[in-house]
Amino acid sequence: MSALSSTSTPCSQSGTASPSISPTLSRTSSSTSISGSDDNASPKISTESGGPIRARAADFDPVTKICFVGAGYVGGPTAAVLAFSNPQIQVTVVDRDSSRISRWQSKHLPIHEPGLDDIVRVARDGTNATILARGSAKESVAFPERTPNLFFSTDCEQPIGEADIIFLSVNTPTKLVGVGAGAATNISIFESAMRSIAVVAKPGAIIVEKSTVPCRTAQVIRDILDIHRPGVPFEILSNPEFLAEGTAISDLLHPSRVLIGSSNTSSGLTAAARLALVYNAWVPEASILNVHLWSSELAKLVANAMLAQRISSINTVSAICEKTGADVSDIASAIGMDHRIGAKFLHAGLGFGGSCFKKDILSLSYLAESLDLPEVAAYWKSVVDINVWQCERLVKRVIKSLNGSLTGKKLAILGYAFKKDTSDTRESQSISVIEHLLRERPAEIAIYDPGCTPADICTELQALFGAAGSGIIAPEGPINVHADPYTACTGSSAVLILTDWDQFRYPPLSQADSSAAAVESYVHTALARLAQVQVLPEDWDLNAQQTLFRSQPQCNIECTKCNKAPGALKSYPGENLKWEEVGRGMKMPRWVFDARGVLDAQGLEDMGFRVESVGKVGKRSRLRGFEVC
Ligand SMILES: NC(=O)c1ccc[n+]([C@@H]2O[C@H](COP(=O)([O-])OP(=O)(O)OC[C@H]3O[C@@H](n4cnc5c(N)ncnc54)[C@H](O)[C@@H]3O)[C@@H](O)[C@H]2O)c1
Ligand SMILES: O=c1ccn([C@@H]2O[C@H](COP(=O)(O)OP(=O)(O)O[C@H]3O[C@H](CO)[C@@H](O)[C@H](O)[C@H]3O)[C@@H](O)[C@H]2O)c(=O)[nH]1
Repeated sequence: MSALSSTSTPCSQSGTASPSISPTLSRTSSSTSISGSDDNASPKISTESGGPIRARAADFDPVTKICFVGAGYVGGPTAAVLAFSNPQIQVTVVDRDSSRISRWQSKHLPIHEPGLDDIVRVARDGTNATILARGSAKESVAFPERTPNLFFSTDCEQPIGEADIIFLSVNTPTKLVGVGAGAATNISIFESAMRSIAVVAKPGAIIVEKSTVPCRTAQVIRDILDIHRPGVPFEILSNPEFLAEGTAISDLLHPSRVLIGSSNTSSGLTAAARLALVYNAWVPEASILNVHLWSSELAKLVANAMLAQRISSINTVSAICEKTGADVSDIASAIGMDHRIGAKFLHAGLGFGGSCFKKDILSLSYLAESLDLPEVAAYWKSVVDINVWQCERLVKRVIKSLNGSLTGKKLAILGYAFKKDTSDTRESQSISVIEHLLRERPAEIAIYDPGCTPADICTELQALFGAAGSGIIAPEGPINVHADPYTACTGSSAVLILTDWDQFRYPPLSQADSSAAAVESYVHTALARLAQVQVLPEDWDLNAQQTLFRSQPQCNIECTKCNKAPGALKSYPGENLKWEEVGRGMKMPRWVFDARGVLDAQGLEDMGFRVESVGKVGKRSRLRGFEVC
């Protein structure tokens, strides 16, 4: 189904007004068409228009069981944090992918996310009653025993059938064929999951859109429920997720906001308040925002579009900088200090990758087109076009610098994941760069990423670019994936930094400034809450963790992390790259292309490299006339 075929009414023209919720809920608007429940209930909840929800647990039936459908990058970590923070709620995550579920049940989780292991271990395996001494003060901190309340299963029926709240967290990719191909959201996976839910969900269950969906998808859910369970009361909420990969756990533990979209009927508001109470176990109520369903669905797309728009905007400026001698980092600092603009999401580079930005902007653009707003559609589409152009610009710069040809040359690529601190490679800009480079027929493209296993990278690239019967992976083809950065760079004419891993930085970040340290401190605070203290004991370390944590289940499927043979990474996260050592192995004139702004170019040039960075002119260009004096 196309994104809008069943949702063709413009959001702005919806029959339901914006949710100007009265504090006393005296208005139970009958105009909200998608409500399926009795609106005569008198929920004792207090809300403000478009504002935070204030609810008291005693006013509602307790939520005892929650089910997440979809154990991916969103479903898994979100369920884990929710279970961690609500030990009284049984949380089950179901997925039809049995290997993914097996990995969630094992010690090697299917996704790499800093801090995730600790949160999962506590909720999934439970903890031992433990007393730890606190520093030199001889105070002790007591952790009570905790029983498991997070479960993973391929049996979808029972957990869905018993749940008070069901989160739909399945994938919603871009449509590849038919009407809207390449732009509209393909909600068929979502629809199919919803049909399974409709058949078995218990009356009164709350169904929550966690996936990112087109505006008015809640109406699709209502239609499915009406077909499969006519007359049975269900409430539908929108609760989009704003976590970013690599920082998912800190984003979930300390969200900027939790958005809950509901009908403005009393049953809709009651459902919103029940969900708010689940979040309120760890999120302050002032950060939980209630809006109308359509606003919530649309706000998610707009949030991503606005963030991506900033990246494309600064990337257009980077091109101007490269031609004028201005420095894009200076521009970002100068404009970012204006509080109206803000400093975040102004890092010029290779452009945005990942499974969300492109998909969601295209979905927004398609929505505008469907609503006969071609100018709006073109505006948002241009954000994606600039992103493609930015990647091509980098490749052209590499080829030009290497005298117009890559034939016979080895290029080393540092970074394959779409951003640091994740093993996710979906829509990674590195893949686009590799595709362009392959056309130039270099002797070798050597790849290293600290978070992705060589085996996984090889499998993906062979599937993407290998023709049937001919390998593109060495020894048959030019691609060679390494588990060690130095062997990847040895003999190369150019090193391209395509992912912003801290490991590649020069000068290196201090341990305290690393992103891993920030996530660790959030997780420590969360673990401290288990013992109802503000901070963990000073000497909290692995030994202490071993007494608290229970042993983890072994991997019962083939696991590249257990198998340290070829295909496994040498070390993770790995120590900082020694650039002198990289330089010793490279061919003159030792080109380095910094596409993620992680290097002090001057420092590397002093070591004998030739550095080209996005949004800056290299030393050679500076000598050719960019310097005024
Ligand atoms: N990845 C992110 O950082 C992120 C952040 C915010 C929002 N989102 C949105 O969240 C949604 C999920 O994204 P993701 O990255 O977690 O996707 P994912 O592909 O990692 O996970 C989706 C999971 O759903 C499972 N699934 C599909 N149909 C199913 C069914 N009928 N029954 C049971 N399981 C089923 C799949 O097997 C898969 O494991 C998308 O809409 C995405 O746009 C993603
Ligand atoms: O200033 C910046 C910031 C990011 N990026 C790139 O943008 C991409 C996306 O980064 P980020 O937004 O940090 O990661 P995602 O996991 O894609 O998270 C985005 O997409 C999610 C899925 O919808 C949302 O939930 C998050 O709020 C939103 O930040 C990556 O390739 C980054 O390298 C830049 O080039 N410059």
